[in-house]
Amino acid sequence: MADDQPWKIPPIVQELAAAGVLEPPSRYVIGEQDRPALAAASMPEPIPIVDLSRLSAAAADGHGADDEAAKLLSALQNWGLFLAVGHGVEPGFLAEVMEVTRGFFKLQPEEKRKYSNLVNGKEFRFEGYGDDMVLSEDQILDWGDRLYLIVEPESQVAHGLWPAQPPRFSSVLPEYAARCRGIAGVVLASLARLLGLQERRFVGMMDQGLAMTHARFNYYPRCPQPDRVFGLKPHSDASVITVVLVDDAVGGLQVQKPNDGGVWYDVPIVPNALLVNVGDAIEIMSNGFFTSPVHRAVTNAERDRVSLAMFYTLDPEKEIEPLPELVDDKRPRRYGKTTTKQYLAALYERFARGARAIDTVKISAAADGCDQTRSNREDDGQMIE
Ligand SMILES: O=C(O)CCC(=O)C(=O)O
Ligand SMILES: [Fe+2]
Repeated sequence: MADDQPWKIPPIVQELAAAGVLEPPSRYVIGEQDRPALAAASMPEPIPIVDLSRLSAAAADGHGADDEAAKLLSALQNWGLFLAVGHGVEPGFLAEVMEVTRGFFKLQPEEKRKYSNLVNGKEFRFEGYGDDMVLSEDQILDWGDRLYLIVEPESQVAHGLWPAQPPRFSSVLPEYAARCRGIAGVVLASLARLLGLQERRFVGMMDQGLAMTHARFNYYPRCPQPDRVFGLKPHSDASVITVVLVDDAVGGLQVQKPNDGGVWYDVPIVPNALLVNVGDAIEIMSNGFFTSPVHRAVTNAERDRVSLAMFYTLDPEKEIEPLPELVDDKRPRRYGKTTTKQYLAALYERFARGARAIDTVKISAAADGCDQTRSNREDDGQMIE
């Protein structure tokens, strides 16, 4: 298929950068109005930091409304995300996760291509190494490569796409996923309490059917003109919740505050903290009580950068809709029904053209009560971002 549509096979950005291009090819260059300012706005208040050990201790005591839970609530209402400390993952292990991530992208191009997301060099699949799916010739490409893998459950793991190098990669990743799952569980239990729901309301869903953990290793090479490209286009994550390990030396993640006029703020690097954000599935299920934050990655001329996002999603066929406990006359239903599978199809298509998938399920005042304006595409996609 791609033989007569060569634009579907984008270059590996790391190889472009290594070839020393002086300016990004036109396929990467974004419109003037969307270009990232070289300096992001200064924060109206510091990005919230939440201590998860205090959050779990409060839960164990039955003090759901202690200070830390209040901080979590305000963090999620104001930003949709926070930096987690007291998460129990040892700094040495986080450093090892960073090391295997960098180690993979440092491999020779031929070695990395063994894990390509192009079957026979042309048919795109979600898992593997390469670029995001290219859906049209005029799609603006991101200045970054990624390795995308399903980590849990074991039945869904494509072992052939797991890199053999660095040698510790395939043992570090499942262990890290399990640790992040624990973090997601603590946060989701608190979220449920904050919403007046049973503590296991969300956590229970994460054990049902083919609920999955996906890992996305992002690599953003140096870019000669960082103000003309995105490392990763603005998006919100389709997941229930995402845990991100950001580069410990180079910044680049930026976020918008909900209802703040579209200003971009830099997320600071806090050593050994993990960034936790709610995803679109929580926005829908909470009936808009929590908003999934729009974020993006920008590049830089001096240093390359890595990050590792762990996405937690529900069974692909499970219906996602506002929980009945959170819908009443005062707060009518704000979102239609969808499933992870349907939602992802909408997301890929929208992400490619810089639009948001959440708009496909939002109920406008006029159309109250309607289900999702469905995207007609029914692909069984696996990429979440
Ligand atoms: O690179 C980053 O810091 C963010 C990555 C991200 O948002 C994603 O992979 O969905
Ligand atoms: Fe993201």
